[in-house]
Amino acid sequence: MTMSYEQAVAALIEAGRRLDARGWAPATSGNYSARLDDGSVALTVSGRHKGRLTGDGIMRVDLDGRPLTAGKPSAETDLHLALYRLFPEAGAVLHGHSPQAVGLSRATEADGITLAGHEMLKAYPGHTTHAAEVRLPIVDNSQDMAVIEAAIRPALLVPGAIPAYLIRSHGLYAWGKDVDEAERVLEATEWMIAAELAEASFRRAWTR
Ligand SMILES: CSCCC(=O)C(=O)COP(=O)(O)O
Ligand SMILES: [Zn+2]
Repeated sequence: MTMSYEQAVAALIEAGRRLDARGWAPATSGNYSARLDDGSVALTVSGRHKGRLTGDGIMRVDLDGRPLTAGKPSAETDLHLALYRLFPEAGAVLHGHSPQAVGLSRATEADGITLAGHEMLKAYPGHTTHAAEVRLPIVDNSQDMAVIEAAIRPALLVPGAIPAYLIRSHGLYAWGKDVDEAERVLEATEWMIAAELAEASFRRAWTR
């Protein structure tokens, strides 16, 4: 699904306000993009506070990451573009830095966590039951986006993989056919991470 540049600017600014209000994009963290009708990509400008975006905080790049309008593209542009190349149906990519997602990623050295039995699994496109489990892949952080992209690619191509992954000590990526679906995937994943944390806390308290 694609949209006009004007529609994308409005959608990404509004999503940025909502994600900031949840505490998921503090201190200029996070970056958001949407695929446009002309084949280019609307993308947040690097270094801006993503909860206080205005029109000049969004720019256009081509699918090779070359700027088509003024601004410095996100430091993570290549991670967004890699997802658009891998998934032609992807229309938007949202990246947040929630403390819960980052804390989870630092509490394990595993290459992912299993989310099972949650009714919230039905927020993922194509999922219709709680009686299932999905894998949230976790990849080590790097300042070289090509290293992250190469490391996470195999997990993203597993049949039935959810449209989300976590960068350790960094944050969560989520995507969907449009901004609304990408935000639903990010919100549902963040909610299940918080639910797993709450469950662990209750189990620890009740075993004393
Ligand atoms: C203080 S956040 C460090 C950079 C980052 O991880 C991020 O998500 C925002 O980078 P951008 O270049 O897109 O502003
Ligand atoms: Zn980031």
